[in-house]
Amino acid sequence: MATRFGDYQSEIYLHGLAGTKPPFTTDLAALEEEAAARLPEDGFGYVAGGAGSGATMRANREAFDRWKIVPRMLAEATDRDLTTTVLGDELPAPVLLAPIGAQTIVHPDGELATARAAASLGLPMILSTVSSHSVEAIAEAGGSRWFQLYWPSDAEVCASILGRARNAGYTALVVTLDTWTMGWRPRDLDRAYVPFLNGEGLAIPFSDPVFRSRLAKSPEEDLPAAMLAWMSMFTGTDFGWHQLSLLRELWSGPIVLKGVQHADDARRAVDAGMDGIVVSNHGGRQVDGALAALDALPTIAGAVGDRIEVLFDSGVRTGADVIKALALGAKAVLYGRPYAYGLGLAGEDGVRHVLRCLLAELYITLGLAGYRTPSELSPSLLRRG
Ligand SMILES: Cc1cc2nc3c(=O)[nH]c(=O)nc-3n(C[C@H](O)[C@H](O)[C@H](O)COP(=O)(O)O)c2cc1C
Ligand SMILES: CCCCC(=O)C(=O)O
Repeated sequence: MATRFGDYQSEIYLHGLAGTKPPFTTDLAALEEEAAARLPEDGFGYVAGGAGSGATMRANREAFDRWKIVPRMLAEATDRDLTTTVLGDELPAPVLLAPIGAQTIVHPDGELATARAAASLGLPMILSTVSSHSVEAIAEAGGSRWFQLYWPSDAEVCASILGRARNAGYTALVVTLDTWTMGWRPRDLDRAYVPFLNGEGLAIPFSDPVFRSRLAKSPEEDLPAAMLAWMSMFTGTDFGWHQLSLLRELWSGPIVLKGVQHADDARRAVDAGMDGIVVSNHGGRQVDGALAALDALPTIAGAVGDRIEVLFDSGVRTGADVIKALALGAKAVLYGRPYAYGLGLAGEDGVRHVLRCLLAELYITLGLAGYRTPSELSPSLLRRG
């Protein structure tokens, strides 16, 4: 059923009459500044950081800014319907929560708070393999859940983790291809900080019986040894396209490849029988100097959009950004850093506020641009400028 997400606007104004303000800014493009001022440096720095000089992270935003929406008038767009179906999941809007690892670094409730906020709005959450809570604990929040895989070299550990995710009701599998090893990230290197060095984000392997069977001592007894075992199993891996069939044997639901940036790789995903791709450069955290994800999108959508579900992330901040990504060929977007800032600023309520701002801005901007549904969006409503 269609939801009038724009109601958040009137709700905020009405609360204003009663003397209550929103928990923090409604300007999603300015959220990072507020988070920078109020969150602890380590957690904020890890979320905000990018690879190398930050060129790709900046390019992601510049690409959005180069496209302009050309609004149409008297378009009878009062009643909007943002609902869309992605891989069998009926979404109230074309938005999913991108997998973000180790969320307790910004708030002690971490992914539990995020899962509750997402469930309260009916948006699917994609749970990261490097989560601070187990797949089973997150499942208790309810709502639609997908699972993101960092593909471990140990096949039995992989089978165990995927089996747990499936049993806990995760429907689609998102396999991240672009982070088989961590990019060069000066912001973290300068502080010699990554969450995993403190054991943060390792709840899934640490609670996994098969992973634990690989250790001489449990993570509770010898944390550094368990972290080293995780690192050697989950990073620096060496998989090729032909091995995707292994995952197909382990996962009966839809499989989506995340981190596709070249049309030939998108075609290979189709040839490998995958159900979807996420056009993404991991928010500019992996290959510094890589092209903006939005600039990769039209070519890829043109090459495979009729054969595979094309999703998008990297740089989406506002409702207008969602419209641009959809117009350029995405079926839905993954929303990333902004909700992590919301989590850090105000826990579950903070995530909900950020998501409601995005959905309201999308709903309002779509109507003001003269459109009623995501399916009406096409490149013709944009100009380069
Ligand atoms: C702090 C942080 C942690 C992330 N962890 C993961 C992860 O565990 N798995 C994954 O596939 N992507 C991960 N990503 C990438 C996001 O899923 C997404 O691709 C990226 O945030 C998009 O860029 P944007 O947030 O600038 O829009 C992470 C991103 C950030 C900022
Ligand atoms: C091995 C990296 C896991 C987290 C991640 O994807 C990120 O920080 O971007």
